[in-house]
Amino acid sequence: MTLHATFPDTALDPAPLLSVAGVSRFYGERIGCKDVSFDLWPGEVLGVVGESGSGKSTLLRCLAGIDRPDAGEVLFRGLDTPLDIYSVPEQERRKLMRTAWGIVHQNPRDGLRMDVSAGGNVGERLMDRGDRHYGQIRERALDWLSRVEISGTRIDDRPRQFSGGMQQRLQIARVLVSEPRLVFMDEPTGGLDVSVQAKLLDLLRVLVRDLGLAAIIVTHDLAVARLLTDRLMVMKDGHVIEQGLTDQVLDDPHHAYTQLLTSAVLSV
Ligand SMILES: Nc1ncnc2c1ncn2[C@@H]1O[C@H](COP(=O)(O)OP(=O)(O)OP(=O)(O)O)[C@@H](O)[C@H]1O
Repeated sequence: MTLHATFPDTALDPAPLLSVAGVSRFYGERIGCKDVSFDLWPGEVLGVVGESGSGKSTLLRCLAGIDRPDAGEVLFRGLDTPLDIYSVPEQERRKLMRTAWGIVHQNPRDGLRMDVSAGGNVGERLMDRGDRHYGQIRERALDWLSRVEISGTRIDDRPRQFSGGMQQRLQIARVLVSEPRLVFMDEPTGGLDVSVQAKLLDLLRVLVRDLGLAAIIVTHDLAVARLLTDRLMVMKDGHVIEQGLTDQVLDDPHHAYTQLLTSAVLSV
């Protein structure tokens, strides 16, 4: 089986990119997430919102191949043949995570190699998918550094020489350079100053749109959800209690809990 992504015209693609059915994860007696099902279409950006402890990160970890759910199925159709990600050996799942999809962690240190140069961090993903030409790898790394607004003069610097915002942008370049079909983001702007957050959000919005990326974004920040996502899933106590188009859910929430969430924010 090849793990290289194919890139069909998303407008003509009739099948969901990811089909999630009955995913549940428990921590002993405690519910992490329970019976979550949805389809994600090519190019679609889905937000997962809810208060702290509602199960957002647990769900994301199950979907992204990091933690095996106790029940349910995650079917990825971005390859030549559909793949039930938990029925393949760990090694194949890991390869998938490094090639056809990407994960942007809240803390850039979890997604970067801190002892490797900025250029190496970006180039490594290209080597993972089989690129071998050093000159071309460096050129693409430079291109991606400039796309995330990091000067090419910093290509040999280590991430620890960068600010928090720059580290996050470097992590995004590392993830996107290999042209993933699907990206998972866990609070991508969390932990950053408000002005840095705004700049990063703008960058993410442009990249997601230009690349036609499908993405699942976990956030507790409804303004982030408003800006980046097409569709929203609201979680409470591990369950999805409401889902729909982002504007509809935020402007006309049906569930009392969603009404509470949206009314708690003055401007989203
Ligand atoms: N490793 C773990 N061991 C035991 N319980 C856990 C573990 N991780 C999460 N939980 C529990 O699972 C539930 C969902 O937690 P989760 O971290 O997924 O929520 P969240 O919505 O992502 O919260 P936050 O926004 O604070 O990150 C919570 O009750 C939490 O205490």
